[in-house]
Amino acid sequence: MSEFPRAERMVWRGLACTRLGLPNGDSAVVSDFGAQVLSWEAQGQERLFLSPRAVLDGSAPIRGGIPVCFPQFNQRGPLPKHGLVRRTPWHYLGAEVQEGSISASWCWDAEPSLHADFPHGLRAVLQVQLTPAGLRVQLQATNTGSTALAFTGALHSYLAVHDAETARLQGLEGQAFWDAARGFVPAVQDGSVVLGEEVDRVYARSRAALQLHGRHGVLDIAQDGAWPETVVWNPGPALCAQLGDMAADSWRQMLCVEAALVNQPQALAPGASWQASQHFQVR
Ligand SMILES: O=P(O)(O)OC[C@H]1O[C@@H](O)[C@H](O)[C@@H](O)[C@@H]1O
Repeated sequence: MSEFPRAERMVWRGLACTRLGLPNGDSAVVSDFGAQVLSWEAQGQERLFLSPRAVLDGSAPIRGGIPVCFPQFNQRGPLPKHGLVRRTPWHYLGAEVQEGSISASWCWDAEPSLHADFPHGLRAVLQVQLTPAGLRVQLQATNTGSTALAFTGALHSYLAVHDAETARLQGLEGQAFWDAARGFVPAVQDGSVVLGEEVDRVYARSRAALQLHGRHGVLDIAQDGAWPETVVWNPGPALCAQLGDMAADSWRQMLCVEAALVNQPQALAPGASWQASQHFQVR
C-alpha cells in the first residue's frame, strides 16, 4: 500500500507484469503476455478467477483473468481460436496517474506478414485503469495498413464466484441470446443466469449494467455500445473435467461475462480506429 497511486514493474508467478496499486489497498496485476489482467483486488477481495492450473510459461493462453480475444472471436474465422493476441507478449507503454486512479497501457502490432490468414497492418492498444473499487479495460484497434480489414473479439473476463450455489447474474432478463451449448437456438433470457450446466451464450448487449451477486456483494458490469454483445460462459462440470488447465471444480469458482463483438465483424478502413471498454465496479 502507498500514499499515492502507483505502478510497479515486477515478475509475478514467472511472468513480466505491472502491478497497479491505490492508497486504499486496491490493486491489479497485468501480464505483458496477452496484456492480460491476472488479478484485481478490490475491498480486500480477489474479483477475478485465475485457474489453479493455468499455464503461465508463455506456451499457451492463460486460463483466467481477462484474456483479450482479438482479432477473431472463438472459431468464427480462419485464425487460431480467439485470435492472435492472447498467446503472445505485448509491449508495455507505461503508466499514468490521474486523480485518485492509475492506468497502464500495452500495444500489439501486426504487420501484413504476421499471419497468412490476416495479411493486414493492425495496432491494438489495451488500457487498464484502476479506480477505487473499480476496473476499466479498454481495447483500441487501428488499421495501420493499406487494405480494409474486419475483426471480431472480446474481453473474456473471468469473474470470481465464491459460492456457486447462490451466485447469480442479473440484468440480462428479456435479452435475446443463442447458446452454443444448446444448438444455437434463438431464445430470450428468463430470470437470472445461475451456475450448474454449461452455458455458452451470446446475448445482445444490455444498456444497463449487469450485476453479479455473490458472497462478497454485488459487482456491476458495464460495457459500452461498441461491444454489441455480451458472452456468458461457464463450462459446467462435464466440459470443465475435459479442460486440462482447469481443476475439476473450477467451474464452481468462475463466470465469464465477456464484452464482445461477435455477430457482425467490425470493418476498419486504412487509418481508421475503433475502441470499446468494459467496466467493473464493486458496490
Ligand atoms: O478454451 P478457450 O479457447 O479459452 O475458450 C473458452 C470459451 O470461450 C467463450 O468465449 C466461448 O464462447 C466458448 O465457446 C469457449 O469454449
